[in-house]
Amino acid sequence: MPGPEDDAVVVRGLVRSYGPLRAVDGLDLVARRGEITAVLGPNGAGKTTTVECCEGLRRPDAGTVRVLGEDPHLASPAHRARVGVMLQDGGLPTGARAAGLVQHVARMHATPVPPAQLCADLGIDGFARTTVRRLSGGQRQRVALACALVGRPDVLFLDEPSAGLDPQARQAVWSVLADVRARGAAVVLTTHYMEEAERLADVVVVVDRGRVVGHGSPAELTAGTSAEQARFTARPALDLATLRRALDPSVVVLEPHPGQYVLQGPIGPQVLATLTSWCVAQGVMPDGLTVGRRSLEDVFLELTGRELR
Ligand SMILES: Nc1ncnc2c1ncn2[C@@H]1O[C@H](COP(=O)(O)OP(=O)(O)OP(=O)(O)O)[C@@H](O)[C@H]1O
Repeated sequence: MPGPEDDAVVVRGLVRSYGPLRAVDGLDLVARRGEITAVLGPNGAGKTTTVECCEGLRRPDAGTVRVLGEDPHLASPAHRARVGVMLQDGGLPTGARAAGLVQHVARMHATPVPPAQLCADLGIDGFARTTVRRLSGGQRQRVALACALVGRPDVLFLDEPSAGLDPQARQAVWSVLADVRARGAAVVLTTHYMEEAERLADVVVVVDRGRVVGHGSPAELTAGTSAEQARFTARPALDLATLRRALDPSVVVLEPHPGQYVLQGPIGPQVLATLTSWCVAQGVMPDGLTVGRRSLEDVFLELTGRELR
């Protein structure tokens, strides 16, 4: 069982405003060693501000932040060397060459990961001698990640590490982060990719309007008695009243978007038999019929609402 000694990052009652805007409004978060903690939230929810307070880049207005037991704003250079940071915009010097930059950062640390190994793992070798200003966005992301990782940090903060990466690069990043977790580091990352959180995170923290609105492992967040659902697509505006009458009332039938149908509730073989018989009567094929739990994206939208920000 993890204990308090495993808590690498502890945030309590964090408040941070920009003028009249309370960007972070009483946020609590704990990230443990040997775990990946994913912070999810709509645009402007306060994720970056929270991570920047943890990195010591912003001072909280109220609340406490402890990283490896210290206030990151007052931390010593020795403490800072144990913390890896990857900022959202990379923040890399544009005149440096990709591999040279990773080697340069490595020289600042006592026991770095061999830069050549990191460059191979993250596919930097292909553009090793290109200057940062000539790299694509995804290539810069990988160099920024390598710089954050090369010092073998005990805590790693990554703001949208796989934004803009192609599928191959994303898989490589996930694999490297899984290795970092396996050696016992605490990883805190923000992401808009539900798949990334679902596949990689041990703990998901959903933030909205500067507060935590959901917390747990991906399995915990997507579980629950009403978790099962069947989905399919067919022509819009089918006669759902007859389907509802044929099904047990505990099954809710919805057409959330034209032609997209969802059944929520206890979905067993009998429900599927009733559904497919009804489809025969309607003369439609239930395209893409799937049965399963709610996805993390469903839970995210339930917790944070569907309106655009
Ligand atoms: N330097 C700043 N000055 C003024 N307002 C800011 C500043 N930085 C962030 N904000 C505002 O604070 C709120 C939270 O921003 P933050 O960047 O923390 O959100 P986020 O969850 O990381 O968003 P995104 O997913 O879009 O990156 C937003 O409304 C943003 O406009």
